Amino acid sequence: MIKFDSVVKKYPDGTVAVNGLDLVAPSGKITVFVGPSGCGKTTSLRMINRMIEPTSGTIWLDDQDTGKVDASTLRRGIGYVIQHAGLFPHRTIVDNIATVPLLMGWDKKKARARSLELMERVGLDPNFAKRYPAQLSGGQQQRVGVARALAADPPVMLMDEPFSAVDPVVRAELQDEFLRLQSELGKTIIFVTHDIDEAVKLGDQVAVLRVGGVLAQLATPAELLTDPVDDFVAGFVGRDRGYRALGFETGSLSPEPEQTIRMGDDAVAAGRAARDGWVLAVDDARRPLGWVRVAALSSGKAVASDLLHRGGTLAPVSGSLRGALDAALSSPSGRGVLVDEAGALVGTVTASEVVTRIEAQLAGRREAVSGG
Ligand SMILES: Nc1ncnc2c1ncn2[C@@H]1O[C@H](COP(=O)(O)OP(=O)(O)OP(=O)(O)O)[C@@H](O)[C@H]1O
Repeated sequence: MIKFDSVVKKYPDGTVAVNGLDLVAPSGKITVFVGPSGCGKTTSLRMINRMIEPTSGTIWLDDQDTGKVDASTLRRGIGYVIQHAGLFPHRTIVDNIATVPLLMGWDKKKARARSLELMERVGLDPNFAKRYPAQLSGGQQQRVGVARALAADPPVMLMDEPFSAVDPVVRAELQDEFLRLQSELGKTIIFVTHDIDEAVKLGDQVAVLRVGGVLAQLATPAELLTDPVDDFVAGFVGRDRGYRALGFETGSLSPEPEQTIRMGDDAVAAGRAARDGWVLAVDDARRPLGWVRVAALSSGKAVASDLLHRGGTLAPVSGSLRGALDAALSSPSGRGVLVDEAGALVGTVTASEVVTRIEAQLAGRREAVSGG
């Protein structure tokens, strides 16, 4: 657990970057600091490992007052990842990752073995081990940055805009990998971003700061989207928040079974399996390939890949209602395709079925609130 207790940071020129911050970041969870430029996110983060000293107040790491621990001892238990990864340009990837273990006196062989293990963990090709940072893409460098921070297996990780310098596709990949890694490692993480979408995707809890370093709201992502505490937070959380909150809403849908066809089937088979003029093609493992419009299949013609409409998104059956609604809205047949964990077809739902489910859940919640 990391606890901020009335923490203030006033820089020598009089700038108050953080003003009376009280906050608890629970162990094993991701706490995201988000807010507009200059609101004190980085200052707050760097006070935890004492790269910046608080002017007043206390930051606790479990039951230790961090102000009373030797700063380098403190930092050894805290991984630190920054934007652009901050790698040493003249050291190979394997040596970059081994930095902290070597500082801690591990022998070279053990430190390198640990580096290679971590490269695999963060999804880096082991062939990169002997390269230098400049020979890697931005996204790959960020993975090295994460691996380096994890090298000594610190219980706490501080991450300052670690994925901001890469394009949106790579960024989404890094976020997904990061969440997968965290589900295995369960570190106590403070993550700084100015991007509210990243905050609600990654955070177990999100702290919204306003300029002047004042905490505006500390909440779960779902609470933040559905119940912003004031106009500043509502504005910062942004538009479409009702819809985005559905990303945290799961609920049991009852998908309709769907008859399917295979590639190479003929127009007669397709016609028999079709509903409302559309039929879903699947592969041998029943993974959806795309929808076929039966009217486009002249008699005697077999189902081939050029006839597949691939626009519809697939939603995991145990996933969010937002995913299911998107699957229905994006499906050329109007029927959203739900799949199991292996990606195999479970059945389909329409948008109105998903909306009915959403309305029932929200009504149930309103009743519980007004009843209690
Ligand atoms: N060394 C310093 N001396 C004086 N003022 C500083 C110093 N470092 C930061 N500040 C000021 O403190 C405030 C908070 O800065 P900080 O870097 O913590 O904000 P931030 O929320 O991380 O911003 P950004 O999202 O732009 O990185 C800003 O007004 C900044 O100008």
